[in-house]
Amino acid sequence: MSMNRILETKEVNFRYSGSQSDALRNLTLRVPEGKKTAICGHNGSGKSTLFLHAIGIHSPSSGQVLWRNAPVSYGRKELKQLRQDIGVVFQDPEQQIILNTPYEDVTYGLRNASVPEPEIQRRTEAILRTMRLEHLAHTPIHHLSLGQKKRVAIAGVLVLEPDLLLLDEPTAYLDRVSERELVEELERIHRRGITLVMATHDMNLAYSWADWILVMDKGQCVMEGTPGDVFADEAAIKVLGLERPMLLDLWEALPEASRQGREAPRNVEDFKTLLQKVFA
Ligand SMILES: Nc1ncnc2c1ncn2[C@@H]1O[C@H](COP(=O)(O)OP(=O)(O)OP(=O)(O)O)[C@@H](O)[C@H]1O
Repeated sequence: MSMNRILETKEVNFRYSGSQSDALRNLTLRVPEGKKTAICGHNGSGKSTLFLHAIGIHSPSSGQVLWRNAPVSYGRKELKQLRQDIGVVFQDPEQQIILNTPYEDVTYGLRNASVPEPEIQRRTEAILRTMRLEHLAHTPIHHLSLGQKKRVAIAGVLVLEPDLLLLDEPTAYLDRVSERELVEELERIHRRGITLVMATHDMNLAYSWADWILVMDKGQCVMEGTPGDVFADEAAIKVLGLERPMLLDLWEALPEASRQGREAPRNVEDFKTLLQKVFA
């Protein structure tokens, strides 16, 4: 895969103050521009810490973070720009939503960025439509479901039109329907040319959603590649204690002859089509 990297870390080390161990250890990784990247790894492998480095909330004790091939500068003006270029949606939407209603919350970032009032109104209405929140625009946040709150948090970040969107466990605790809706929304966002990165524990989702996978373990990036390549390394996946995508298990349960010359399907629809062909 051609690798125009939008974000990169080079041998980044970082330890939280008071902690006994490094949260990031010689972390070297690349995020390809224009793609959908899933970052997989256990609790505590450093995914959130990486996101905090991407927007300069933390800075490495050694090593470098690069944005569009240039080292991140930590001056006030540069950081403000960086945080417009990179949007982060944190795991807990409660932490991210500041104001009382979706409408007010989404306008907040635009006011901060000194966008003129008529444009604020136009952009807010547009993003609420995109995230299918218009009917809830003036509903108090505490009346919304978790899935709706997550969509508000994403809307608040998207409205600033970032080039790169980092999502920390966006589907955690969502039911299947909300998860599917969120994934569809991400698809639309991606088609607008935004590079997406999702940290997730859900290997089934990573396998079917991502076109590039990074696996983190103990503050390091230990695997990178296409979903097919990464999950083909069964031994490594097992050692890392990660789950194997169900579709891959099912695929391998098919008779050899029906797999020959075919690629393993990455989603249920493709799998159904394959089964219909095989058993026709
Ligand atoms: N504020 C903090 N102070 C001290 N240690 C921290 C802090 N935040 C995270 N850590 C530690 O840093 C390491 C990396 O944590 P991080 O939250 O980045 O992992 P993660 O992969 O995002 O985990 P999760 O999947 O649970 O979100 C862990 O060992 C964690 O205990």
